[in-house]
Amino acid sequence: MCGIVGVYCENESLTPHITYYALFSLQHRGQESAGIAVAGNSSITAHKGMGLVTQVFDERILSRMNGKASVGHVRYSTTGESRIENAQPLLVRSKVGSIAVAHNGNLVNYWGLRSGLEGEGRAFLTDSDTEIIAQLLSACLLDYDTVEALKILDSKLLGSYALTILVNDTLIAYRDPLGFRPLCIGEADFGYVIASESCAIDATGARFIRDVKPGEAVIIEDGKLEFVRISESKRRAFCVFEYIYFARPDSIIDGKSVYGVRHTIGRILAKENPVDADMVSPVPDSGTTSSIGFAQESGIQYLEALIKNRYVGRTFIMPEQRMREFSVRIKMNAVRSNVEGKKVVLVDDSIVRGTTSRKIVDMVRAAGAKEVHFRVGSPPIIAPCYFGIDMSTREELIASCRSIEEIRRTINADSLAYLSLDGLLEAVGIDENELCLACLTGKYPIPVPGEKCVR
Ligand SMILES: O=P(O)(O)OC[C@H]1O[C@H](OP(=O)(O)OP(=O)(O)O)[C@H](O)[C@@H]1O
Ligand SMILES: NC(=O)CC[C@H](N)C(=O)O
Ligand SMILES: [Mg+2]
Repeated sequence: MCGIVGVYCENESLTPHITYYALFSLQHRGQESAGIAVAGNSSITAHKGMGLVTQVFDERILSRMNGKASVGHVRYSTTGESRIENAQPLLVRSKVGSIAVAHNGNLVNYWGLRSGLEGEGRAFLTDSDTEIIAQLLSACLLDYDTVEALKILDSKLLGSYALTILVNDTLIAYRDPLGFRPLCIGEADFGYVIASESCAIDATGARFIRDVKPGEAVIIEDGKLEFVRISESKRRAFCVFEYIYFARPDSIIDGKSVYGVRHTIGRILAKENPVDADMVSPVPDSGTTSSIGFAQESGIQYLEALIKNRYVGRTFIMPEQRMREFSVRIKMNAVRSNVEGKKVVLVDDSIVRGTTSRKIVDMVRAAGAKEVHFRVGSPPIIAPCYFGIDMSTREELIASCRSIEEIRRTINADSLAYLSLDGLLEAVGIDENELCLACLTGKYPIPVPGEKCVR
């Protein structure tokens, strides 16, 4: 799950700065690399680096980038290693000029497309699926106009792809026909901001206009904005894990407040799985909103059992298990004075590999809790994701082949309970045919080799 941005700004020296702030507010979507490409008078200038937005950019770098249109990216790798060659935006140059692509999502037909293009004599500089998109688009633009090229591109791609693209100084945004990943647009006196989440639009001072619809493109040329329908699909497949964990709670996605969904999740979780306890504590950060809902519904006192070091980012999206394990320990610490002698309920948004829950239950116990109960704001994650979350094998998922009782023993909790699928659907308030629930059900909205498909 990456964060993508597109900016059109009349004030050329402001463009990279606005892009920077939008990307900064999407840092939770990708921590591995960051990049910005700006379309100047005659060419595209790009700067990319490994690390967080603040580590990759400074005023000196931003002030050297000038132009009215830009795209930006923060990466959480899914296809292709976490290294600088795969950092985005990805640039290609051809007879049509320069193209820069920022992509959130994952192509399931990557290898097929790549070997086809290699057979035609094309060479690749990266092992990222995004380069396929950039190369295919560049080839289509040799023979077709922008809209036709997008239609042809779309017909070749299978998987999830929310995109912001520069074709010379034209800014394009496109959301795949099933709308797996979020994308929205805002307007300001300086121009337009397109971003994965509305929190990035807010951060730039722009006014939210609306979500980009699945199958729809936004094209901004010489300051004129146009919405164009590129493709149609009977169903949608918005990733439910965006509401559960990925998105920021202050974002509004497809008309639903992420905060509201998570708060309701907490309430339903408390109704479905009551527990006799002295306090309810969040597992920070993403468990916070549902734990508030849980505490309100159950009437149990809300008190923090754990404090998060504010300088540590997300552990789940780190590329290596060793880094994740190490980071949980430095990320959280128990508050002995709050938990000593108490029956504690810990509420988290999800258990995926079990890295977090395994460590913190012991942490809270070691700090003197009498009992530690674990409540999870999603059903068990049982199946891999092929659409932009880096959990691609069943072996790494703690719930793929264990019963809830086995997981309880593994994480050493006194009790463990998950939200039901019906409870989740009630909280999200979107018809299940409009969501991708594959990680919870093992049923995929588009064909994936070796997996069950429901359409
Ligand atoms: O079972 P696991 O494999 O540990 O994955 C699930 C955990 O990872 C996420 O937290 P993360 O630290 O990534 O981010 P957060 O600070 O937003 O909660 C999520 O909120 C859970 O706490
Ligand atoms: N998580 C994502 O959206 C990743 C985008 C792309 N597949 C990459 O690996 O760079
Ligand atoms: Mg967490």
